[in-house]
Amino acid sequence: MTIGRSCIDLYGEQVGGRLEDMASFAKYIGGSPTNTAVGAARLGLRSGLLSRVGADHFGRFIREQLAREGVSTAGVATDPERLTALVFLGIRDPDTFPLIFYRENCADMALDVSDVDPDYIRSAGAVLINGTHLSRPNVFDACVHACTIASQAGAKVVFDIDYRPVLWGLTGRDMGENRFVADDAVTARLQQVLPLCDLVVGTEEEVHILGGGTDTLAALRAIRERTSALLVLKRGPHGCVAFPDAIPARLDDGVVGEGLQVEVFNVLGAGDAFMAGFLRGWLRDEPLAACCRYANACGAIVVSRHGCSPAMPTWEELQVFLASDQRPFRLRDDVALEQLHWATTRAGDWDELMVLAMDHRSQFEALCAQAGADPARIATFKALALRAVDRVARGQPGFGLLLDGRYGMRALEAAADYPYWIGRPIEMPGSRPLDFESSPDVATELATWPRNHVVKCLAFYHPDDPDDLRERQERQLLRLQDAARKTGHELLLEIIAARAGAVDDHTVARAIQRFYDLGMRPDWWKLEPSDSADAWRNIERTIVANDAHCRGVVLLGLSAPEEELVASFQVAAARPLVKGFAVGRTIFADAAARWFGGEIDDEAAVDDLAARFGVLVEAWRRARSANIERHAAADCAR
Ligand SMILES: Nc1ncnc2c1ncn2[C@@H]1O[C@H](COP(=O)(O)OP(=O)(O)OP(=O)(O)O)[C@@H](O)[C@H]1O
Ligand SMILES: O=C(O)C[C@@H](O)[C@H](O)C(=O)CO
Repeated sequence: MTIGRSCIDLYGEQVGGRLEDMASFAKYIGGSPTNTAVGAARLGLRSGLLSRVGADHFGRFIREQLAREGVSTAGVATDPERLTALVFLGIRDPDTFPLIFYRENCADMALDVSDVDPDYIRSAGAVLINGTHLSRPNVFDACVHACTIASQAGAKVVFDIDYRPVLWGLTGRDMGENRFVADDAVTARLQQVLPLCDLVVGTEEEVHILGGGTDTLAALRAIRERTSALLVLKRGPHGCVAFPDAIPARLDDGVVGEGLQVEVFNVLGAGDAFMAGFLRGWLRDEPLAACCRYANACGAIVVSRHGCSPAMPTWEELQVFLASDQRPFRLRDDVALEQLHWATTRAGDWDELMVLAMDHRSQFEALCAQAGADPARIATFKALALRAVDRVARGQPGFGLLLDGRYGMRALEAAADYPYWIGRPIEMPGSRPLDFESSPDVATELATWPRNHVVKCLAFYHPDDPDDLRERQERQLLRLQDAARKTGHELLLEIIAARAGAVDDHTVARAIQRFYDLGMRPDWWKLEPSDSADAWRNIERTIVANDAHCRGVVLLGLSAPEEELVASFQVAAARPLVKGFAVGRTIFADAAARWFGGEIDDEAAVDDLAARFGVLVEAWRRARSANIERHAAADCAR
């Protein structure tokens, strides 16, 4: 359980300039204990945060994000009187990281003993406190109270010295990045917690403030006089050294954890990652050398990425990183590691996904023209789709909508308040070669999309297309994937091969393999229904062999009659990787024609859409459970 700061990090997206010249800021959850709680959860520890957030949008964002990361929020109180704290951070050069704290009367700095629930504290195997937060008497008291309870209950007490002089009022407010100002009062305050500690971690400067002098060995000895805790000294690129017992004559006589050679991009958050990595080993009683190894690797990974909490590695990622002996100095260039990071930190898992596809544009224009209706009505009809999905889904996960920004914007906006999966098309309808709607610079376009919008791209693509056409489409898709990753959006790639040539049991699998060979890793595939079990087996095999983390496949409908779709579900549901469907015209064509023609009103249209969507939902679920039963029976028979 980590205790203390929880804020919003607003990270300059432009790198290599002054904060004055930065123009846009990425929003992440931050604050050293918050970052460590996220890092620990990603490494497989059960973690929780004790803090306060404001009753505002950012407070809610912190809660949501912690929940997504698997960090318990049972100890996160909402303070109705104060706002969530903000921190602006920038990357200027490898030695300069400007930082401004907006922490006046903010929620987390108001933490006090009333927030410390003894039972909750006793539920933890370890508590972590941070030095910076001890600058406020109320927080100091809360931390000491929590540590005392934890210690009496037999839990470990961990102290990250984490010194930010600006939050002790020792530097100008524009000097948030300053890491050291000697001050006897700070030293005295920090030393008070030492008798409670089992583990103390700090950089050389942090050891200097805690020990009360700038000779590192002397400072360590001063600390050792006050605690028998394990002491760990972080040494930036040189790794770390741990002192379980008496402080030796030379730093290198401690348990040395070698640093890793990586390009420094951003040191902010490295210490928090280091702590998470160290705890992953230490709390599971691993040898000190292993704890240091995990810690240095986590620190090095974060040093090479943008952001603090989002940069924290997962356990799977850390293991791959440690096992590899060939990594680029510029770690962000390690494509496989970046992919693993992306795939293992995406929010949520999807056992099933049933989507009402309403992102058609040309088809709605045609429907409107046929009925002589005003095209402005398309937006109204699309908004009905959200009501229909909600009627079937009733707030349950596993449902979604595909909606376009051209006519579906009102529905997209409204969908933000529901828990459903949202996909949004980027392709120019009907284009082959593939073209993008809106800006030709697809990254600029995606930068304006909310993060939870999954980018859907339909490509009319056949692996045997003429080379120039095929390559042109592939280049577009590679650009799209790059843009989606850089803007933090998931990508759903829809392949329709049947319109472009003959299709056999290998065609779609060959197309998918080609995309993997090119380096594409779409989060989702949307594929044509097929009644061939072999075709599905080939598809699944190809995906699993190339991207074990792919979220899955959804079936598209292509205006097929309902019975045909239901029959195709039976075959596809045998493959676990197929998660459901994204079907449009089969569901909406009839209702839309009658609604645009003035034959039915909104209510009747919602009834019809919901009924048809419901039929497919039931059919999919039936097909899926029949398959599960069949497999279970086969297992029993074996
Ligand atoms: N240049 C680097 N190369 C490799 N590893 C590094 C580098 N800098 C930091 N690390 C790793 O990260 C750990 C923590 O870094 P650092 O000493 O900068 O912590 P910190 O000042 O507490 O960080 P923070 O900015 O989060 O407060 C180091 O002990 C090391 O393991
Ligand atoms: O710890 C802080 O308050 C600053 C953070 O917001 C930021 O996440 C960071 O620099 C972590 O070390």
